Amino acid sequence: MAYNIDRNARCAVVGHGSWATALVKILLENERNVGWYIRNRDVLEHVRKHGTNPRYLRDVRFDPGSLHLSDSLDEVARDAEIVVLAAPSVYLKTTLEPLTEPLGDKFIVSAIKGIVPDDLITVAEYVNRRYDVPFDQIGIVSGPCHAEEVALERLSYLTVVCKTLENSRILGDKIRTDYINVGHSTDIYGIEYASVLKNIYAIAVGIAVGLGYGDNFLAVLISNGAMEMSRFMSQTYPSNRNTFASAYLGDLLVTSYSQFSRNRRFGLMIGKGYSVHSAQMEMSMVAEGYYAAECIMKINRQRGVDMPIARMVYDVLYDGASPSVSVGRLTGRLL
Ligand SMILES: NC(=O)C1=CN([C@@H]2O[C@H](COP(=O)(O)OP(=O)(O)OC[C@H]3O[C@@H](n4cnc5c(N)ncnc54)[C@H](OP(=O)(O)O)[C@@H]3O)[C@@H](O)[C@H]2O)C=CC1
Ligand SMILES: O=C(CO)COP(=O)(O)O
Repeated sequence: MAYNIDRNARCAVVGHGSWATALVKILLENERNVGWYIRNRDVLEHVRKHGTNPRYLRDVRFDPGSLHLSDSLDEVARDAEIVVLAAPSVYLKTTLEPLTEPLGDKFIVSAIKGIVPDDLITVAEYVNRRYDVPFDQIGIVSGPCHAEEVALERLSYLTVVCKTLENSRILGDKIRTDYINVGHSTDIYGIEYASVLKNIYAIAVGIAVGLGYGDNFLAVLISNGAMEMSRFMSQTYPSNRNTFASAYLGDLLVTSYSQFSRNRRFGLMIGKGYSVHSAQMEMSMVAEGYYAAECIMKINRQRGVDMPIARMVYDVLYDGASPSVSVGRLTGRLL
């Protein structure tokens, strides 16, 4: 029997980075109470006492009375029917490690834009395989949306992806606000991969900016990134999708151009001559594209899609290739 989300289902968020914090803020616009799993005791106590996350989006204020805060993942999961995962993909497994509560009767939403390393599968696939959650109980929240702009309540568009549009609409109602517009899709595979690939292309853009390339070249690089993304999806999972929609192209654009993009910032440092290690040390947040570059190269070994931009990023980040030589070589492959 198909799973239908209850309109009154209680929501909980797992993670306490910038996106988790933004999602708690969004959910609280519609929900009386939201569960929030915060692994870090100091952060948890600070949110409880002061109503702000001391590390991320510090200006966002919460009423602690409307939060069910806990450092017990089991407690938070037990109390919710919808569990939103918002930790970086590289920490997903360690974040979920303490969980003993079964997830099979819950609706799990991934707000994560990355591949699960080692397993080389998407978060939806991981949740399905590891926690026996059927795909009709898994959703995705994606779209061109930086947490910092949510904090400022600047108009943003999110896309909710579920196997059925009915569930997507109910979930969408929980995150629609004056400043969040919600679209719907059933393309779980395509939107998960678009969210992963755009991070790699934004690193490529950052590298090019760091090397001194100008806007004319960036436009060419980004349009080739969009084509590479489309090619990957149509060759691996053909579907009648519109990759011009904001969850695909829009997210690529915002991540490539925004001052808030961590992936672009990371690439910029690499282009300016920082080593990978020093660029990571400079970042106080996670650039998912760094991990995605390796995962996608491994995944693509079997699939054989022509991906010169992702290859360039991989060679620079993992193989010690020179950014200027690698981008120079790439210029001959762009259209
Ligand atoms: N930021 C954004 O605008 C958006 C982000 N996303 C996606 O959301 C996901 C989460 O990213 P985001 O919130 O931005 O991440 P941030 O970089 O803001 O936060 C990183 C989080 O990872 C935690 N962390 C660090 N080290 C570990 C560890 N060893 N084990 C477990 N957790 C650890 C940090 O905890 P601590 O502070 O205690 O170290 C912190 O909570 C990503 O997939 C991202 O692509 C999606 C849309 C928008
Ligand atoms: O996914 C995002 C915006 O939609 C966030 O991108 P960054 O991780 O590069 O900041």
